[in-house]
Amino acid sequence: MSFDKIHVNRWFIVANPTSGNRNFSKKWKLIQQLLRDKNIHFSFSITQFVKHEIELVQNAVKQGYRNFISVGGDGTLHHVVNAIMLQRYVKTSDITIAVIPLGTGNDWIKTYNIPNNIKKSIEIINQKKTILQDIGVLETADQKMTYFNNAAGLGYDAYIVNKLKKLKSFGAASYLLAGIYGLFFYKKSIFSISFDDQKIETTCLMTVIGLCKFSGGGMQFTKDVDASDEFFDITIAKNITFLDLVLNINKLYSGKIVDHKKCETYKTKEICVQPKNHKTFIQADGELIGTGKVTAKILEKAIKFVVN
Ligand SMILES: Nc1ncnc2c1ncn2[C@@H]1O[C@H](COP(=O)(O)OP(=O)(O)OP(=O)(O)O)[C@@H](O)[C@H]1O
Repeated sequence: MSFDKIHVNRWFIVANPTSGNRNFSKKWKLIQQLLRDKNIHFSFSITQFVKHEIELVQNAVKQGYRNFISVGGDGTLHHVVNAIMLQRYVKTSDITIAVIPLGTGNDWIKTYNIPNNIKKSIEIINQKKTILQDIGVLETADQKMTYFNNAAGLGYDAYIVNKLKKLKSFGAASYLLAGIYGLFFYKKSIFSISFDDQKIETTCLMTVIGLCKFSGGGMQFTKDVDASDEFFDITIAKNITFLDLVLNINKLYSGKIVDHKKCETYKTKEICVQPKNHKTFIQADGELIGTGKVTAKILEKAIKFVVN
């Protein structure tokens, strides 16, 4: 395969006009102006439909781009990451991704202290500090592969992601609203969970497979997170009740919920989770990817990200 010239110092921007719900054209003008002020060279495409990121990024890789900026929320970043991981032209660790946040939750940026602010995120891009981060790959029962850069989960969190679609106009509060809705209507399943030499069968509210620290709009479900340590941080929230969640709502945000007696945490490189009595939803980086059984494997230090 022959490439066009490699664009060493040029960024390819993928911007999602629907992220964050408001004022895209005003924000997009500001972004372009700030990038030019900083002498950051770029080309760009605006997404026209769901998952359009994949095609845009893969074409840009073929054209010789190695540096990408995701303008949007966690969903946009997730699809940019999937585009990189699914292409076979370049080693993924030779590719760099930066984020200018526009989304509702913007959970990935929180791990790296990237502020939810256009100007500051562009200053961070200009500093050019990068980290090689682990990426997870999920295989669902239909043999579909999905990559994730933040966190994946089965059960309650994925059920909430499904409800969120209708509530996003409430902004950051939409996560909490969807969570409260779920408390009333979500039915727990028995999960069979296998990793290393362990097999756990338990009633389970959710199983979280974490790379980074935050999900659900700033909540922390995983323990001792290091996104480059080559391990997943697994949390199995067992028979947690409505009352447990209400009484511990602050611990969902502080991360102390993992110390609850009904939560277990592990580090592993590969895990298989199979719901036993009904097919629960699976989410990856806040995007619904399927239902039922899932296997997750870690891909060590797979992509470079610009961090603070
Ligand atoms: N033009 C478009 N029209 C509709 N959906 C789009 C378009 N472009 C991209 N998308 C899809 O929008 C989805 C949501 O985007 P994203 O997650 O970035 O925004 P958000 O939901 O506001 O933010 P967050 O996930 O951080 O809360 C992604 O699945 C993406 O593929």
